[in-house]
Amino acid sequence: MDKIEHIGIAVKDLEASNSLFAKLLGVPNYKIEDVASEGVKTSFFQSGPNKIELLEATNPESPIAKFLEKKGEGIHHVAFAVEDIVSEIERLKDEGFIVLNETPKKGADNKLVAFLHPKGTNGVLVELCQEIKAE
Ligand SMILES: CC[C@H](C(=O)O)C(=O)SCCNC(=O)CCNC(=O)[C@H](O)C(C)(C)COP(=O)(O)OP(=O)(O)OC[C@H]1O[C@@H](n2cnc3c(N)ncnc32)[C@H](O)[C@@H]1OP(=O)(O)O
Ligand SMILES: [Co+2]
Repeated sequence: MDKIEHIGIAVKDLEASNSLFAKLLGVPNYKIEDVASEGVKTSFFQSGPNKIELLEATNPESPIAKFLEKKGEGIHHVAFAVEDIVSEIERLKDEGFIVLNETPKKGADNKLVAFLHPKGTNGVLVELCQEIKAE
């Protein structure tokens, strides 16, 4: 795990939260991106070397919709940057972590991603992110 790549925050109203976090961080978001496969609309802010990812549900089955229903708005996941997500998944499986998708999937912000179940990480949903490098 190289560094924290982003903190994911579940929000009800992305537009309202975009202006709130722009005030908080003193910078506007640098992108808004829909990830239909996850049922989310994301908005990214660069904060020094780290990023904040705001997530709004785009359908009721979305993990974000379930999270908001159960826990309300707040920190949803911590994402770590990894060099090689396939070998990192293997390493973490060997260490006994619960990998939710053993095949990396396309995430937002030009990444391949995988998730670890929170019940194996002291209640924190962990995301692994590998930058998709241009050919
Ligand atoms: C990929 C695009 C973007 C990116 O950065 O590139 C994203 O980050 S997308 C983020 C949204 N996608 C995901 O979160 C995918 C991974 N998540 C899942 O597969 C599910 O949300 C899962 C398995 C974590 C929970 O789903 P489940 O259907 O089991 O929901 P429950 O409400 O029944 O939860 C079971 C249990 O887990 C606790 N829980 C759920 N979500 C979280 C969370 N974010 N952080 C901590 N704990 C969580 C929930 O409270 C339940 O615990 P219990 O003690 O049984 O009440
Ligand atoms: Co994320």
